[in-house]
Amino acid sequence: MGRVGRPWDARPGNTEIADTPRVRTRVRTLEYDRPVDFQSTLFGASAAAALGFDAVERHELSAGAWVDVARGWLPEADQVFSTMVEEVPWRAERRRMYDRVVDVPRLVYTYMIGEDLPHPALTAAREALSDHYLPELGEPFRTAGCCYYRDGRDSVAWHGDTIGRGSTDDTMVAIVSVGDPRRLALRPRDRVDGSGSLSFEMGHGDLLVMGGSCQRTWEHAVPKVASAGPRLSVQFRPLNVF
Ligand SMILES: O=C(O)CCC(=O)C(=O)O
Ligand SMILES: [Fe+2]
Repeated sequence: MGRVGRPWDARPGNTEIADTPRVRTRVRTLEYDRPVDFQSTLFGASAAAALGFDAVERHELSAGAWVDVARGWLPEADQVFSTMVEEVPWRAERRRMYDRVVDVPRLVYTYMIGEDLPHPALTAAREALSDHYLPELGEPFRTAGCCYYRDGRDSVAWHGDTIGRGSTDDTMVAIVSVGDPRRLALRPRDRVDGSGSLSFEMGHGDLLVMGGSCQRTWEHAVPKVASAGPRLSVQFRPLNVF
């Protein structure tokens, strides 16, 4: 995403993006023409979050994959949402699929190493995640990929974050979510019948960390839904994991 290609958007069978003719975009344009109807009051006050890890629930998946979930984890989630909407240099991208070029159904931007994050709560979140997971991960979280799902038509198709070390090594991708709740769906790669799938609703201020072998043994997606307001996610990743 951002400066790094996200090839699953153009992978055959990714029907998530087959029906997205509604946004006029150019590659790497900053323009998009869908109205944003965010009202912070819609989301209510976030829980008294303090970047703590006492309430984290670990869900062991198969094949050495796991998911940690903490609800209402991010402080100042309302402000993070509005600051990100306004200040992230969002990009609408397009991908080739067969003989067509299609819109990537979300806006994206990746903060690389050395780039300031748009809100101090996100900087604090990255530091808290790096400290907490250091014994297990062995390195800090370095980059911050951002996604903007403008409504229920925006989505991410099934994929693992397997560009770089995620295809060979255990690693972690920590996702913070603000705005309307959306479902993060997960399915094991080794079952062709789709059994074993599960999903977690990611609400305003929630944290979800995919760890262990999750990127190479499982896939994840944010499916389209009939109706949803805007939702933003920040994916913190270590060096050379995309
Ligand atoms: O928005 C999310 O929660 C997931 C995004 C994602 O999987 C990705 O960008 O690789
Ligand atoms: Fe991903």
